[in-house]
Amino acid sequence: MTERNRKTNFHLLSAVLDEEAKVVSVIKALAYAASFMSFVIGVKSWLWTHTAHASALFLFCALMLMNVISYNRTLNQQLFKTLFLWLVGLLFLYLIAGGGESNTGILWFYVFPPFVFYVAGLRTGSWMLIIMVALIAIIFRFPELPWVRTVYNLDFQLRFAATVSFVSVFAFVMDHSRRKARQELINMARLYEKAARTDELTQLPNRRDMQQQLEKEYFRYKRHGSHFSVILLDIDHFKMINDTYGHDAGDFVLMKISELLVNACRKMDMAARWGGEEFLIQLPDTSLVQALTLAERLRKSIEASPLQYKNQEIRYTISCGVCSISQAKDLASLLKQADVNLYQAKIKGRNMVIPLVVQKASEDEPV
Ligand SMILES: Nc1nc2c(ncn2[C@@H]2O[C@H](COP(=O)(O)OP(=O)(O)OP(=O)(O)O)[C@@H](O)[C@H]2O)c(=O)[nH]1
Repeated sequence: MTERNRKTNFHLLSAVLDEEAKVVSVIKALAYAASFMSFVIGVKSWLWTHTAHASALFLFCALMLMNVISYNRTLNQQLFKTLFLWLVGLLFLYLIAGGGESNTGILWFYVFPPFVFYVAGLRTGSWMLIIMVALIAIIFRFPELPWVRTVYNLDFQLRFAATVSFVSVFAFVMDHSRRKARQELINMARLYEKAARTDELTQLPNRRDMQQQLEKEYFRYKRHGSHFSVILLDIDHFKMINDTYGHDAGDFVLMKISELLVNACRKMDMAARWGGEEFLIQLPDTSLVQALTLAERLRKSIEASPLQYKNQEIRYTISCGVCSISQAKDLASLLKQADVNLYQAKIKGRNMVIPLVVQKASEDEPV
């Protein structure tokens, strides 16, 4: 994944994380509710001298609360969800095998299918459901097992199997649609977000995106003192290119120069379309001299490489205004100074980089 994509996906990622946090909050609320209910029913059973049943409910209540406490400490969402589901599954199996209050314990199992898909996802949820159904089938089939204390007649077993199958399929389809709709929403948001940050013609980041990136870089500079520089670059006499070769040729030049800028920059740099025929390059961890070296290299390379467009040769040049954050008091004055330098380059005859480098830095110097 490129630096650029990482930036674009940042907001979406946080949206997905928000959704995950919501699931965890729901599970937490359910864990508290289940603990409370099992505790209350446990107390009732205890008073009715059903001590074994009461102990099982108290144990479930304690394990549920321990899982929440452990999550609050470790913040391990996956472990929290998995343990929660298996605890709930074990409670249901216990209720089915023991019968629960007036043999109604089995009714709680209808909660399991929608819940397991919501929490664990469709694939893991399906596997957990299959395992649970297999264990219930064992309870139905072997009532003589030591921990099974309820016998369900065949008629009930068949009706239970049919209704649970129906609920499971329905829950699967519902959750599948929910997840699909959410994914489509994320894809759409990704598209819109990309469009809002990208220049349509050149596919470079647009001014808005660059502005945000500059603010981040400035924040980094303020916090860690990591210097950065910018190159404000403008195509000379671009109006003349449009007028001479046509607007499409002008667009072609803009696209080609964008490619050139992307190729000339390091991964950590960012070139954006700043305005019509103006581009801004942000160079993190780069001194003024290093930025001037790159600008000069770009200027020479463009001057020496005319473009071929529909059998016509288009020669063009650029002017650059360069500035480093160490020469400015803040971000606004950095951009202002780059603009002033670009203006100087224009009035001094174009096809040049300002500030002028008296003693040229080596072409091979890394930027
Ligand atoms: N083809 C094309 N032209 C554009 C686009 N955006 C802006 N322009 C043209 O760019 C030209 C800019 O002209 P000016 O601002 O006079 O600048 P210039 O001709 O480059 O002159 P200097 O900057 O002073 O060297 C205008 O004619 C705009 O119409 C675009 O997306 N495509």
